[in-house]
Amino acid sequence: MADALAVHQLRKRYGANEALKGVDLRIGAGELVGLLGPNGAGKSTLVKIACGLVRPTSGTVRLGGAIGYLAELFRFPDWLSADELLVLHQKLARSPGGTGERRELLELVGLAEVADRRVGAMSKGMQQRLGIAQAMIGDPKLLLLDEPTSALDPAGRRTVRELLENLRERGVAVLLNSHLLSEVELVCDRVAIIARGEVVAAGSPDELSRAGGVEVTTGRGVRSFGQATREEVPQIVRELVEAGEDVYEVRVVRSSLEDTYLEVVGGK
Ligand SMILES: Nc1ncnc2c1ncn2[C@@H]1O[C@H](COP(=O)(O)OP(=O)(O)OP(=O)(O)O)[C@@H](O)[C@H]1O
Repeated sequence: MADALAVHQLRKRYGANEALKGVDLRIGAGELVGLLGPNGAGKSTLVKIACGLVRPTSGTVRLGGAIGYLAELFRFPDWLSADELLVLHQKLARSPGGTGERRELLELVGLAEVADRRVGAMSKGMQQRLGIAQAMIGDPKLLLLDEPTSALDPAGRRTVRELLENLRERGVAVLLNSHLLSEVELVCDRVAIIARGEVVAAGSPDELSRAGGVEVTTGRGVRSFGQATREEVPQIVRELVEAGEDVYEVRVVRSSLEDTYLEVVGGK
């Protein structure tokens, strides 16, 4: 299947300020990619170029199909019902989906029961899910989501996380712009960290959070093996047991995505 997004050597110059300095990024069909980076790194510029709102200075962007977008600070008219809001966006997107598309999307985001409730009477979490339904109008192959969970409580975050996983099963790719690293770590297939207009690290959350040794709790306390890897755990445990120690717990320590992030963006 074609990539949902393929960005090649993308550059954007605002006067003397080079916001993007040759960015390469691929998002496969149905892939969930987290875009991380400090304020001013170039994330919004990249997203705006992908949407066609900003023209690149050079480089190419290829899209695998339609894209849907949900801004961080969106505000829907309070007086519209969930269903009416989707009607409005069907018109704006010129989607021929009609009632069937609206029903399916409200079901997808768990709002089918409250299709007639006004936006003003919905919780933030419900509005966020409605926002995702809105972005899904017209059957996009890629969703660009800006901080979709930043205003939500833990339960709301989990619901949106489950929704994103659901989208992956439908083959919809997502580029998730977020500052919540733990969230990105939980849900994303791949992460790209952007700083000063360049991709400074990319890979799966696992690849980006490196091994940080092994800790073993024995009857005599916690023993740290700073350089050890998961593969060495059986040998370590065998040696401790042979030396007469009781082993209660073994923990493979990993540096977090946050550690890697701070290292590559120069925050440490
Ligand atoms: N319209 C513009 N005119 C001039 N400079 C701009 C414009 N838009 C962005 N920039 C500059 O380009 C750089 C990248 O900005 P961008 O908004 O893409 O960063 P960001 O990673 O999205 O930041 P944030 O996390 O704060 O949203 C910044 O130095 C910014 O000042």
